[in-house]
Amino acid sequence: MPHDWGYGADNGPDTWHEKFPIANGPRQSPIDIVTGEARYDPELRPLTLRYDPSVSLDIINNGHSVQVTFSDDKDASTLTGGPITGTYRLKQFHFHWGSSDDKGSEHTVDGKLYPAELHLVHWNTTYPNFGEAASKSDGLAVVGVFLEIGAANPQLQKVIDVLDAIKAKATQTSFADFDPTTLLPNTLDYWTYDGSLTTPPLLESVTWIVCKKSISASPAQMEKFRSLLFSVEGEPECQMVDNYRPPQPLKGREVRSSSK
Ligand SMILES: COc1ccc(C[C@H]2SC(=O)NC2=O)c(OC)c1
Ligand SMILES: [Zn+2]
Repeated sequence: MPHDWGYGADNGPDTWHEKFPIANGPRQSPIDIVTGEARYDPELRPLTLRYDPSVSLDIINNGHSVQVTFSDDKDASTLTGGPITGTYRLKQFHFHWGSSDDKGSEHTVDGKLYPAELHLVHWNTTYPNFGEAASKSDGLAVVGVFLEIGAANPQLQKVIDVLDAIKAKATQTSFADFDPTTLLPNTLDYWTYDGSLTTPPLLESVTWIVCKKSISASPAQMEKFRSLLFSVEGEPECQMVDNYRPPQPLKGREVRSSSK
């Protein structure tokens, strides 16, 4: 069995370049967002996220994160506006989190780490499907939302309530009628920059759209994410925590801001 990538000591982010040399490429993600260096761009449009709950399908523990997948054979759940041109379709959303509340996000803001980060993954419908889009420089757009410790989040609770059913790697359960709009902050000001997938194959095909406002999660809700496992049933249990890649070099890229 090949020595698959992960987040452990011997297969974690510092080893990924061995099988995926693009790990040291010019537009890798995540990054530290230095707010004072982000340029306000008045030409950036507001984000338009139109999600249809009827196309949510299932929720999966894929061994790296917990992921909710959507049927994407129609323009039912789309991202338009913002820094992108055309229409991008929602494929999936997932999370990254820490073993404690002082870390867990992939992007950082002026060096600040958040306890978790939500990623809503969309693909450019100029291309025939997600797989094709993922290899194009303008193929994907990922909306990132930080989670901060605060009041329990009733919308997040709908995801948390099914985690016991997908504790181990390669388990899934149906997850119908979920509206991801309910996981968005109430204002959609954002930073945007050109980047990559944050896991192998680390393809440099992502327009990143990182929301300035966060959503809340309670300490108990964070603990529920930490009850998931990287390991399959029957294997020694390995807690799914710290499934985040640290910030990568900016290499001259510009970060733009949608608001002053
Ligand atoms: C084409 O193959 C892949 C592989 C992995 C991811 C997920 C990565 S990318 C991100 O932002 N966070 C993650 O964990 C992906 O998502 C677009 C696409
Ligand atoms: Zn992600």
